[in-house]
Amino acid sequence: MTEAAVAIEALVQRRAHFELGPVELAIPAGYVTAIVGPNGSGKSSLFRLMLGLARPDAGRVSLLGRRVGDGDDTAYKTRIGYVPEEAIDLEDKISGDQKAAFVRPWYPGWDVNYYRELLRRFEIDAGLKLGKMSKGMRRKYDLSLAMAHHPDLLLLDEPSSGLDPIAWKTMIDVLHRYMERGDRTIVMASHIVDEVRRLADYIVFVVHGRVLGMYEKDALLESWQTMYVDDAGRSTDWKAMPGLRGFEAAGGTTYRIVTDSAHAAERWLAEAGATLVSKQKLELDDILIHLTEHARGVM
Ligand SMILES: Nc1ncnc2c1ncn2[C@@H]1O[C@H](COP(=O)(O)OP(=O)(O)OP(=O)(O)O)[C@@H](O)[C@H]1O
Repeated sequence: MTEAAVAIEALVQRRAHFELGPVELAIPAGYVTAIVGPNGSGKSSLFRLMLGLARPDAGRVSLLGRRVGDGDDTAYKTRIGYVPEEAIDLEDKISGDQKAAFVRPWYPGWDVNYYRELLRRFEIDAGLKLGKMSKGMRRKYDLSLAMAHHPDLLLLDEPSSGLDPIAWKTMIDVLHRYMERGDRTIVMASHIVDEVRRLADYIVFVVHGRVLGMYEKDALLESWQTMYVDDAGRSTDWKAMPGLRGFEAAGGTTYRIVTDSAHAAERWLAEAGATLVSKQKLELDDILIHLTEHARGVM
């Protein structure tokens, strides 16, 4: 894995009814990493801690090689674009263009042509007051603003929340193009499986404030499979099968099995003398449901 765009070490945040961490995470530069997990699992909290918008009780975060909260934040903040989960109400009375004029001096890389191009693609009139924009319009405006200085690192907290299907496709295209250069990084929280499938290279799975794993998406999709197997009544010890995640009788001497280690499972079946009747990859949402249920069971 290449250099970490986001490095998190022993990060802890304690609240009255919720504890995040300890989190250890190295998010690679040059890729899209999706942070997924159930409602209230701590994704937005993690984003706020990453950006120094909330203080941790313990631990450290570094963005683009610079420690967050270490005095001079401008060195990395000018290289970052952030879209928070909720728009900021305090800005409701100013127009999109007024906000752009306000933030523009902070960013040496500000590109007014690209800003206008994004607004045009998203069909946003930035002369409108931010408070008068619909939720989806505001989201598209916020995304355009966050990208207008060509950031090296884009942090997106549920970027497609409120977008209609056409705007959603535009967003996917805009983000794909952003990644084309090869050295940029996106970290995004998302509940939209299709978005994760289309954009993410890595998936970080968060449940109850804990990072339960970081997975390479293609490997994840390759290794989780449903298999129909027939052991011809041999009383096979299925519990010994590598990566067993689900098991049920499927009639006669046939069983339906879910494994998260397909290759090892196939080898094991051959050694056990069982016949692999058919196999099918799981959809990403089914994998995430399995992981969530498993996590709830062990926590
Ligand atoms: N300002 C706050 N003060 C105290 N607790 C908070 C605060 N913000 C969030 N929490 C709590 O922290 C936990 C995690 O919330 P967070 O918003 O990080 O989850 P999330 O994974 O982003 O959820 P969702 O998918 O619903 O957006 C929740 O239990 C929430 O109640």
